[in-house]
Amino acid sequence: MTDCPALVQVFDDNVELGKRLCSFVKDRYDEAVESRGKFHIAVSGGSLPKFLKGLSKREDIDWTKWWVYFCDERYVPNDDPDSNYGALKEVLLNEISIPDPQILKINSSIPVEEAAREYEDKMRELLPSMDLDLALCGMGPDGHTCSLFPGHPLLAEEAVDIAPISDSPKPPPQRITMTYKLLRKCHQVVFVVTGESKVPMVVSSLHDDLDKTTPAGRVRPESGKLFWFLDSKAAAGLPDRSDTPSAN
Ligand SMILES: O=C(O)[C@H](O)[C@@H](O)[C@H](O)[C@H](O)COP(=O)(O)O
Repeated sequence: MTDCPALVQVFDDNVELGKRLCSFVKDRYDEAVESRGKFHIAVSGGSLPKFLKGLSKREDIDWTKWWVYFCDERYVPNDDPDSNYGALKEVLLNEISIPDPQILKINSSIPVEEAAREYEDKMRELLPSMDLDLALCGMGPDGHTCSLFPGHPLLAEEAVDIAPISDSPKPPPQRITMTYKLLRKCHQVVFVVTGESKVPMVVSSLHDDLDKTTPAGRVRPESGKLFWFLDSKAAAGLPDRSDTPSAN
């Protein structure tokens, strides 16, 4: 057993977690703007977008410096109720003023394989080094993250940064996803994981060796930092982590 080199933060409830996540994102934005004048962030679907709602109230953010991508996206039109873009739009994007061309959406009018290739090409135009300042990931109760599912051949995908998937066990089956190749290049990755259904996979992700751990546990930025933000329910299987360094 090896410990995953992650900084783990445990919060009493989702409200506290959301507040801390929003100020964490703001700090990463400040750092990115100071070093390269822009902030490139990727966001997941599922329960994650709602934790970002608090950002809409901040008056100290210049939204024109934001570029937004999706860690994975369902292969559906952007106005479909299943769209991860749609979920983020509802809680955050509708309230703020990021220029639309700086939000990279999937093109679901072409076959999913082409949509993945087009997404990667467009992302490379916007961010040639493909090194995101921050990726916000979730984890399913089976340990998947993005659309990287346990036992799926995409776990070994090293040729592309964005891949198509047509047999996702979580509906809808067709999606595009960031691969480990891209996730490794991120400057910072934060997992946001809540609820008791995640306990066994949280333990495995943070403690099992790379060959035994979950798809989420295999996300290890090469020269960046890795954080896990948990609520107390998801963290219930972890040993006392009172010595855990804080996520600054
Ligand atoms: O499009 C998706 O379905 C997601 O991006 C997916 O990878 C999600 O992050 C996890 O399934 C966790 O979802 P929850 O946070 O809702 O458990």
